[in-house]
Amino acid sequence: MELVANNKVVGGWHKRYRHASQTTDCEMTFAIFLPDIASSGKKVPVLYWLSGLTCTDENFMQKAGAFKAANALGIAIVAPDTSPRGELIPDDNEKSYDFGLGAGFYLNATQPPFDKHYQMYDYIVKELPEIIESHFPVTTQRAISGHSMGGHGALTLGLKNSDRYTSISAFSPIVHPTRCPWGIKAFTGYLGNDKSQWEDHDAVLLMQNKQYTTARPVLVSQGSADNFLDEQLQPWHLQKAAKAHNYPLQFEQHEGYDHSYFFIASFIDQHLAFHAKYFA
Ligand SMILES: N[C@@H](CCC(=O)N[C@@H](CS)C(=O)NCC(=O)O)C(=O)O
Repeated sequence: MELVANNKVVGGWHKRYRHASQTTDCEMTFAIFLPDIASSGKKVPVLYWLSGLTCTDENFMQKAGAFKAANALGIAIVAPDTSPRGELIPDDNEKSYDFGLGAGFYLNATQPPFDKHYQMYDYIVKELPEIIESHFPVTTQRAISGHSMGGHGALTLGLKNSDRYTSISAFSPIVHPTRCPWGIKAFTGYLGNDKSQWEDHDAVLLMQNKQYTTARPVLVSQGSADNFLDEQLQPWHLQKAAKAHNYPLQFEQHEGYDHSYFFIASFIDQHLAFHAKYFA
C-alpha cells in the first residue's frame, strides 16, 4: 500500500492510500480518517462512506465537514472510490457522467467488457474491510452510509449484509434503481437485459422481499429542493416499502436543501451520532 496523502485534522489524521486490488484488477485509491484516540492504539469502529456519481474518495473528505464529529465520537471513516480507475478500464462510449468511470453503482458487473474490473460490490464488502482491519487500529464494528448512487450502495450493501453492518444511512439515495433512468442505464450496461438479475440491487425490492437477516436501523435524509428528486430518487417508494413491512426506517425530509455536499455538511453530524448509537 502506498501512502499518497497524510494530513493532520482536528487532532486525528486523514490519509489516502493507493493499492493493487485483486477484486477490481486495478489500482484503487481510498481515504481514511482516523480519530485522535486511534493514535494511542485504541481500536475504533468504522463508517464506510460511498459517494455518488462523478466522485472519488476526495469529495466527502474535502466537503462533508465530518471530522470534528467523527473525532468526538471516536469513529474512523473510510471513503473508497466510486469505480475502478485507469487507462485500461472500459468506460462509457459517450463518456457520460452516469455510467462507467466514476459510476460503478456498487455492484459486480456480469456483462463484458465491464465484468473484468467493475466488481465494486465485492471490493467494498470484502476486500476493502480486510485491508482496513489488517492495517489500521479498528474494530470489526462497521456501519455504512452514502450519497445518491452511494446511498443506493449503502442501502443495498447494508440490507444484503446485515451481519456485517450494524446501521445504515443515506443522503438523497437512489432507492429504486430498477425504475429510474440512472439505475436502468447502469443495470442494463453492467448486468444485461434480464431484469430478474437487477432485483438483487434495488433497495425497495430488497425491503419488499425481506432480503435481510436482521432489520438494521436505517436513516435517510432528503432535501426538498433536490433537482433529482422526482425523476431519479423517488424516496416515497422506500417509505412505502418500509411501512408495508414494518422496517425501522427513519426518513427525514429537509426543506430547501439541494443535492449537493452543502446538504451533507448540514446533517452529517446527525448521521454520525446515529451510527455511534449502534456501535455502543
Ligand atoms: N450533473 C451533475 C451530476 C452529478 C452529481 O450531482 N453528482 C453528485 C453525486 S450524484 C456529487 O456528489 N457530485 C460531486 C460533488 O458535489 O462534489 C454533474 O455532472 O456533476
